[in-house]
Amino acid sequence: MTDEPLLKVENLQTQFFTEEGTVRAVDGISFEVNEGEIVGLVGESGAGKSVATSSIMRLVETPGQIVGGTVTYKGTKIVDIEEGPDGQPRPSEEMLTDEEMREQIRGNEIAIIFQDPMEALNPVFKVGAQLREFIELNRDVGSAEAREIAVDMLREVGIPEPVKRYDSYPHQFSGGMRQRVLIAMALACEPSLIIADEPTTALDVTVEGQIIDLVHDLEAKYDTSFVWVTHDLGVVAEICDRVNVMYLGEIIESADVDDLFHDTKHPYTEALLQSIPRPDQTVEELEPIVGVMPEAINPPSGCRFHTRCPDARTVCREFHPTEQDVSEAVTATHRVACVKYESIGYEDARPLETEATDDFGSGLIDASGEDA
Ligand SMILES: Nc1ncnc2c1ncn2[C@@H]1O[C@H](COP(=O)(O)OP(=O)(O)OP(=O)(O)O)[C@@H](O)[C@H]1O
Ligand code: NI
Repeated sequence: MTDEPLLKVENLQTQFFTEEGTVRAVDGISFEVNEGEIVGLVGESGAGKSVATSSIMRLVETPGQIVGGTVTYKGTKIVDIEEGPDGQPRPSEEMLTDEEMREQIRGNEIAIIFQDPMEALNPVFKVGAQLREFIELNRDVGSAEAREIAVDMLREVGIPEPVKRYDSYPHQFSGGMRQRVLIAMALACEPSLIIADEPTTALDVTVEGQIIDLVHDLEAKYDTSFVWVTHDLGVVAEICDRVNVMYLGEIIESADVDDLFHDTKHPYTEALLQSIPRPDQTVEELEPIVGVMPEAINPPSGCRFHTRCPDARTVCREFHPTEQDVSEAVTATHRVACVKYESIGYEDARPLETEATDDFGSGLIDASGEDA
């Protein structure tokens, strides 16, 4: 083991070239996953979470394209985009080919679990047979042994009577059970990293809790690392070691889970926290986050959150903040991209009227413009 992270994402950029224009879905994100860690990727719908995970897996489809950045997994460059002589992005010589990605990485090194198990499970084949075939394809074992492993995996993820359930069809399983099957499939090749894209979002709270417990047990047993995608900070609190908060294609705050909750720096993270139930809050104190996230096709100038930020000042409309390390402890990093933490005159700037201040901000109208 080295002290290099298992997965290192640096300045990853993915865009969709549509008729309406270029969608900057992932716009220069960086984060790391260490061995045995569960790292969260949170943000509202459209923040770029799924595009980020499919970029890491190299599963972006046209009109989408990874246009910049590097993803290093166990020292290997699974994504490495450089600028070609024509100024266009192109894969570097070091980047794995599609075939290498398929044969060496996807499934057996990094597995992905999607929100909807029906997308990954074929409804016309029995669950056990699908699992067995997947194991046969990805591990060097014969059919009989693959069957045994499949039954073991079903038992491992808490499917009751796995020998009997082996012959069930996907529709004969509940949503939670199907999600367990997907976890079994992800684990079947003993990957070092599992990327889970909102795997519990469609489940009710009790089942979600059971799946989270299961993931905790499996993480401890197999020492598997996870990237856990969710819009739910409650789930993050339950499961993650570190968290990256995304807004409009960017990571705006990243910290250890305790620091994110108890030493929140970014107004967007704060707003997300206000919108979820917490034990120290009454229901009346809950505030849904104001406004909707703007389109990634034409993100707001300056800080992308300024149109909804209750703390926005004039300078936030002009200055695009980059991630600053604001951690006080030497052991942990806490990074935040907010104008408040840059020395460019936030203190002296005038407040901006935003969606978040509309109701009570009449005294704070910014005289220099109305298009905020
Ligand atoms: N095939 C596509 N063509 C054009 N734009 C796309 C495509 N796929 C995604 N996008 C855009 O990329 C941005 C990020 O989408 P993404 O699916 O990553 O969001 P998300 O954070 O995963 O949201 P959710 O929580 O709803 O899953 C959005 O603006 C979306 O409209
Ligand atoms: Ni998504």
